[in-house]
Amino acid sequence: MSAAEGPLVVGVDTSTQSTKALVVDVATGQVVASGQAPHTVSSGAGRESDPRQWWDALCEALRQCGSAAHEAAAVSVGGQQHGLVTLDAHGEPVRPALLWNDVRSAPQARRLIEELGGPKGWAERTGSVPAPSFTVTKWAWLAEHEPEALRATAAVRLPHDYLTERLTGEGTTDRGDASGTGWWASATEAYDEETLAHVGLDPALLPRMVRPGEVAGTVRASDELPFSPGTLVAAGTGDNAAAALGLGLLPGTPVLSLGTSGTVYAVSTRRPADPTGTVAGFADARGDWLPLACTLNCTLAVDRVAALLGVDREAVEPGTSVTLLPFLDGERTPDLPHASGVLHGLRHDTTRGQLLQAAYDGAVHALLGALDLVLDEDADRTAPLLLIGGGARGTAWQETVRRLSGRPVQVPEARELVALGAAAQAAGLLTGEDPAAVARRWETARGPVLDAVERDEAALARISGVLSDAGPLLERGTD
Ligand SMILES: Nc1ncnc2c1ncn2[C@@H]1O[C@H](COP(=O)(O)OP(=O)(O)O)[C@@H](O)[C@H]1O
Ligand SMILES: O=C(CO)[C@@H](O)[C@H](O)COP(=O)(O)O
Repeated sequence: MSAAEGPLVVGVDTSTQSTKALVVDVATGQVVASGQAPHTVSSGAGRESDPRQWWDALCEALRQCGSAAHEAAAVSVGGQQHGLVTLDAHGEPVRPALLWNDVRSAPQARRLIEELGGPKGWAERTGSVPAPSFTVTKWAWLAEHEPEALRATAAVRLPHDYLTERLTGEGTTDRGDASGTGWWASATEAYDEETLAHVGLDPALLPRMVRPGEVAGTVRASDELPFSPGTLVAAGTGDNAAAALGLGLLPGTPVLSLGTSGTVYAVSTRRPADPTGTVAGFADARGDWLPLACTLNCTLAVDRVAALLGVDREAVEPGTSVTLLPFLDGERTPDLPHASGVLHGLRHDTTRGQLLQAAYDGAVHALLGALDLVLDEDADRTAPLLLIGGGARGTAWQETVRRLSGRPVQVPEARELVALGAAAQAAGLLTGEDPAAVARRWETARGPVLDAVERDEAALARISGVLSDAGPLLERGTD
């Protein structure tokens, strides 16, 4: 037996690059065991992963947790948002999942916006103007490019739905993740039948919606899993909504997450509807809202620049006059799905460290540009930015965010906030508590606050200038 005080729960984060599992003591929030296993994502034109890999990674991560996982009384899964998982009549993937950062559905996104009410109509109905990340655009892409895959599809799931269903045997989802599909109406909190009919998706293929605080099911018997049959399974949610739970976020506190995606968000009690499309009007996992902006190029893009330069990711040097727009994967914020990276201002005396700093600056500039837009009028605009995700561990990321935001930055000591949020959701099932209150009781946001420094207005203006001058270059692809 573990030395835990309370019952144990398992929280899972199945994000783009890996699946992580934490075994957490409900009484104290102590992480008593953890595991992690990687996924592969296709390169080239699209971004795809085999969902069966996520399951194998989950089983491996749980194995690494050892005996503690056997004692868990409840489990919950937080997962990368938007991915289109198509299953056949036997529950097997028809094809690899199309991921959130696959921009091939940009033409379908544009068409759907025009055909179904324009940006304002979409924002009012669903809370968001669908970017190519949104599941509905991927379904439309599949209909056009692989109609045979569509015909073979008997169930449509999001990544967290897929794993939850493999745990329970039942197709379920939640409002947080459903709000990133484009076929969930935030105005009515129900599947949007007009959109579904328009894209030829039978609502019977979609999972049942589990309400906040409800049980999704119980773990079915499986030799692969450490859980006892009957272990409770919570609704789960998208990874950003899970991290909001994991931080015990109160309305108005801004979060900057630096992972494969960069995201900036806050919880709000008001339903967002931004017709410019910069802010996605997601639901959170509790009953509030999660206005959020997302970039496609964050830690991987900066790490790629460091690798090209042959330097460590921390080897930045100040004084750069170079501008690097690190749009290696196309971009979502700003909405430039066909863009590639752009470098401007190179001189004989530019150093590798300055070039690397320019990549950090470009990535952070894109995120901070959306910060004011995700905050509603009640937000405290001087409160520290909570910095999370793998990149938050890096000094160069921390310093770049401080310099370009001019705000204090708080770096929680807890590392896996998505998995902790899922654990808090599972704990809430057992204790009847609000999961965000569970996380606050666990003090998951505790960590050093780095003081504000003067905002580097010159760098922000230089990057904005290059972004605007490079307009036509960024609109077109590299072919
Ligand atoms: N010490 C560190 N300093 C800077 N970046 C880091 C550090 N450790 C991990 N990372 C970055 O974190 C990223 C993974 O972050 P994570 O939030 O786990 O990703 P995801 O949830 O998208 O799978 C990697 O791409 C890596 O660049
Ligand atoms: O598309 C979004 C949010 O809208 C991304 O934030 C994905 O949810 C992937 O997250 P990570 O794997 O980068 O955590």
